[in-house]
Amino acid sequence: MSLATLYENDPVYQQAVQQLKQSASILGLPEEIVEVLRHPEKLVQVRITVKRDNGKVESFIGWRSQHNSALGPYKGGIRYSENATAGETVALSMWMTWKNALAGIPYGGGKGAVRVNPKTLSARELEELSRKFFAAIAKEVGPDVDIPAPDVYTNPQTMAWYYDEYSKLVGYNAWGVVTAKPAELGGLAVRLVSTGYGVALGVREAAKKWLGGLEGKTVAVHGFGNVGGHAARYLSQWGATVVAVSDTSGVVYDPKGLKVKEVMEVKEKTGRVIDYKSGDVKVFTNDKAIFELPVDIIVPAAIENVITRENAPNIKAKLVVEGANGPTTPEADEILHKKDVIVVPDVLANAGGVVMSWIEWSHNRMGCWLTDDEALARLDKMMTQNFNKVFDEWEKKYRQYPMRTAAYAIAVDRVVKAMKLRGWI
Ligand SMILES: NC(=O)C1=CN([C@@H]2O[C@H](COP(=O)(O)OP(=O)(O)OC[C@H]3O[C@@H](n4cnc5c(N)ncnc54)[C@H](OP(=O)(O)O)[C@@H]3O)[C@@H](O)[C@H]2O)C=CC1
Ligand SMILES: O=C(O)CCC(=O)C(=O)O
Repeated sequence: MSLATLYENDPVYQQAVQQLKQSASILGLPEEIVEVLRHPEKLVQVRITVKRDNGKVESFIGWRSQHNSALGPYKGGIRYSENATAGETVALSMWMTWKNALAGIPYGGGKGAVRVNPKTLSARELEELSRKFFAAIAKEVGPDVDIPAPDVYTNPQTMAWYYDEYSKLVGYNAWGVVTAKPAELGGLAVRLVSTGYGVALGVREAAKKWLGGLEGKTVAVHGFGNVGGHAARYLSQWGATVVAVSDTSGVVYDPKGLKVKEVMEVKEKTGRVIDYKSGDVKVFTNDKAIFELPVDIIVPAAIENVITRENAPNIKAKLVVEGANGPTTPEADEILHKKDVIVVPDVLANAGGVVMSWIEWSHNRMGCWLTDDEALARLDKMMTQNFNKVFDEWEKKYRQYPMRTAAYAIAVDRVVKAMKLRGWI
């Protein structure tokens, strides 16, 4: 059986390949190069066991996909999700290749996943699962080889377990093997807010260009975790009116604006945004209802494939800024483009996390530190410059296509050039 049968039929993988092929045909990339780029350089599948608190043994499947290393070591998060598949993991690793190339940081693309609903595990079981998964992929990762970080349902505590497990195996403190570690273990505290901060910067820049600024613009945020929560908080601090947020429990919507800090406190306490109560707040139990609300800006910040050909025609927002990876299908991208809805693509908009990871990793290797404010200022500068570079390229050459095409044009070109220089193609 070929390795590719593990991922080729997966819809998220097919979405990533379709995006690659569309850009390749516009860029005139030969078919044989697309054939190389559509596969990961390496895909590892592991099965690990966890002894549950009730004494039973349960096994879990997981993957690390290493898509491309032409520009540097593989880099990208690890997610825990009951819907994780090999195909989704490969797609996410391919998107990391484009994201890192576009951000101009010295990394290739990687991603990992364990198929598990972490909400069903105790803290002890979660620690055992995390340590065993990292031990199982330990030979494939390393500070100069492949550097994981958090993604959906993983966090700095997970990174601390990975870091400790790997350090024990290699016999030294291997700070550079993962990023987004707790500050006490060589992490940068601001990494936690950086993806959301970067997404908010993307919204700020896009609102300047297309909506006459952020002040008073209404925003709906799908997903209220690390990315969505911090993006909503910064946006409301910077003058936007966040009117709706969602999580797996549903949507809370107040046309006059939500008190984002209070929603965060409620979420922290009960785990559900729908427990937030205030004057005119409405609740929808279907989280997808958020996409059809009358708002200026939508920030999808949960999972893939949520803006589709079914709901794209009903979107009323003028701007979609992708906090999540792969939230918009290629068909929806096309529909939104025809409706003049601007979609700021994931590979540009949510790069704040990995850029801060690069700052953390560089610190780990050099033994020097920027302050949190200096690190955020650096991130602001890089994200703003990258936004403007993609915007200029789009305006100059690709305005008849969605903005994603311009981002891919820059990123794919950088990867292909590096592969040529190295003599790979
Ligand atoms: N963390 C990072 O640094 C980066 C993350 N990303 C991407 O951003 C997205 C969100 O990641 P992150 O914020 O870290 O993850 P979190 O686990 O912190 O939060 C995920 C959020 O999405 C909600 N959610 C999960 N599954 C579903 C579903 N099936 N339908 C609707 N909502 C769902 C969760 O709801 P609930 O709270 O109820 O469980 C939660 O609010 C992902 O696409 C990730 O790949 C991109 C760049 C970097
Ligand atoms: O910080 C990182 O290394 C990667 C973050 C990530 O997984 C992503 O950007 O999707």
